[in-house]
Amino acid sequence: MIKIAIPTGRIQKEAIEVLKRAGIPTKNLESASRELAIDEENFRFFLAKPMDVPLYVYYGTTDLALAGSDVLMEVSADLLELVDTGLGRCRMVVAGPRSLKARFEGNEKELMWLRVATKYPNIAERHFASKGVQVDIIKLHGSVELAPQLNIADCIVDITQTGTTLEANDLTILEEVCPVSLKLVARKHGSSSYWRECLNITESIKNIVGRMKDV
Ligand SMILES: Nc1ncnc2c1ncn2[C@@H]1O[C@H](COP(=O)(O)OP(=O)(O)OP(=O)(O)O)[C@@H](O)[C@H]1O
Ligand SMILES: O=P(O)(O)OC[C@H]1O[C@H](OP(=O)(O)OP(=O)(O)O)[C@H](O)[C@@H]1O
Repeated sequence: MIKIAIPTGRIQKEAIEVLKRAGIPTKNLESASRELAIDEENFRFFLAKPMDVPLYVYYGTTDLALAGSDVLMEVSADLLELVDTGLGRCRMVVAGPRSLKARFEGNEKELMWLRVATKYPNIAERHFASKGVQVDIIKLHGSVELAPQLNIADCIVDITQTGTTLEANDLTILEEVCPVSLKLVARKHGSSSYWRECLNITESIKNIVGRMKDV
């Protein structure tokens, strides 16, 4: 039996669609209401919080998973990235009020010390450390765009896709951190039959991802 973890939330539908188009049976998964472990043929699917998905794979509870690259970077789990589906595409950015723009565009050392609100403390820490900017990280669980308005942070590190949330909260992009997309990952150790199954699934997904822009 192959076990696959799928993130809940906004990326869940696309993740299930990838599996379906790759020929993996997803009928039970699609009709599930509150079940979190779902069996179909020789597959067992787990629906998990996006940030927890890599851990299930790392600890060997699941063989494969679809996970956002934001989450993979944040938890730094030691996993194999098999396919970049190119779906769930968005960007990790530093954003803040327009008044900060000039300081970001000028000499970064001038920034010296920033309060940064984010759901991604590790990504934020690494990003600013690589630039030699000192930061205090304020870990939030969502609605991160509120933090500068409430003056608990100078700027944020968060995902943006359409830019609507930033604009609605009077924030602008100050710096790009990295692109984000949905990836197929596997744990590093397994039997040869495990690898055969993983490779079959990897090939099937690779074959369909280029044609999935219409999901
Ligand atoms: N605006 C966005 N556009 C595209 N993809 C996004 C966007 N926001 C998040 N994602 C992707 O979807 C994944 C899940 O996002 P979501 O916001 O549902 O997670 P979450 O807030 O941790 O979940 P929950 O809302 O269940 O607490 C993210 O890890 C990211 O890869
Ligand atoms: O650029 P946009 O298309 O507006 O998308 C960006 C928003 O989407 C995500 O939030 P989500 O809706 O997942 O809520 P959250 O703030 O609770 O994480 C992200 O954290 C941004 O807030």
